[in-house]
Amino acid sequence: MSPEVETEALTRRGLMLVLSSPSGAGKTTISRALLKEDDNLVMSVSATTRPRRPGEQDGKDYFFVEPVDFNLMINRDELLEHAKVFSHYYGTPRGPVEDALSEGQDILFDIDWQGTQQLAHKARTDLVSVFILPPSTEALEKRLKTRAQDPAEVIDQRMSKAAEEISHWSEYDYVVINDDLDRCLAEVKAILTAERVRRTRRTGLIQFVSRLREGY
Ligand SMILES: Nc1nc2c(ncn2[C@@H]2O[C@H](COP(=O)(O)OP(=O)(O)O)[C@@H](O)[C@H]2O)c(=O)[nH]1
Ligand SMILES: Nc1ncnc2c1ncn2[C@@H]1O[C@H](COP(=O)(O)OP(=O)(O)O)[C@@H](O)[C@H]1O
Repeated sequence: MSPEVETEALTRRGLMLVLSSPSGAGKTTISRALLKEDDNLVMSVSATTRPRRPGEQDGKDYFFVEPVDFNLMINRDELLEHAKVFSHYYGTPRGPVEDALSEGQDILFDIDWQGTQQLAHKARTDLVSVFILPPSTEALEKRLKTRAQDPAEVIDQRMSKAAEEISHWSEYDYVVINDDLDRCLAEVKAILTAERVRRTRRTGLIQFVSRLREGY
């Protein structure tokens, strides 16, 4: 950073970057790559009642909870949004999101269309939503099978739900096709870069510009 740019000019409110897609289109892969390369981005870790997959860590991939505890979280208003997906419950803990946004940190969500609608309702100006499409139905099925983390009947259930999830594509701010992973990642990074300099998020600009103008 140039020493001449006052840090005040750079202060801004964080944004909520939402990735949605049919299961298997690549949200987790894209999220992991983004988080690895970007120090100002943190993941929103959801609570879920679905069973843990091999390799998943409690508190890192999800907070795996019993249905009774999930209900308690709802009743205590601890979830910013929640939804039933594939017969399990999923929800976003409120505290970490509110802290991140007020600290100017961006937060990444891997949530479905129902959750995205709820966030749009509650905090439209903080939200940047991206829908990820697979290049084809065959590619989607192949990816779900090669991921090899769900039993065959669960894969069938996810494929049969794909059309329903895809039907919400036009509710999103951006749509990216995950054919070539590097190109797809570059597009998501470009969205994030542009959204970070959106005028309405840049809380430090008013004072910065008025000081600039005093100098003329
Ligand atoms: N509304 C909502 N959806 C979620 C949340 N966490 C995960 N999901 C969605 O639930 C669906 C199933 O997620 P998951 O069981 O991890 O399966 P995967 O997408 O196939 O890896 C996906 O569409 C996720 O985006 C959440 O906190 N809220
Ligand atoms: N562009 C891509 N080309 C080929 N395989 C991909 C691509 N993106 C993701 N995959 C693979 O597809 C599978 C599903 O991806 P994942 O990120 O788990 O999807 P989601 O989180 O949307 O369910 C994984 O095995 C992943 O490695």
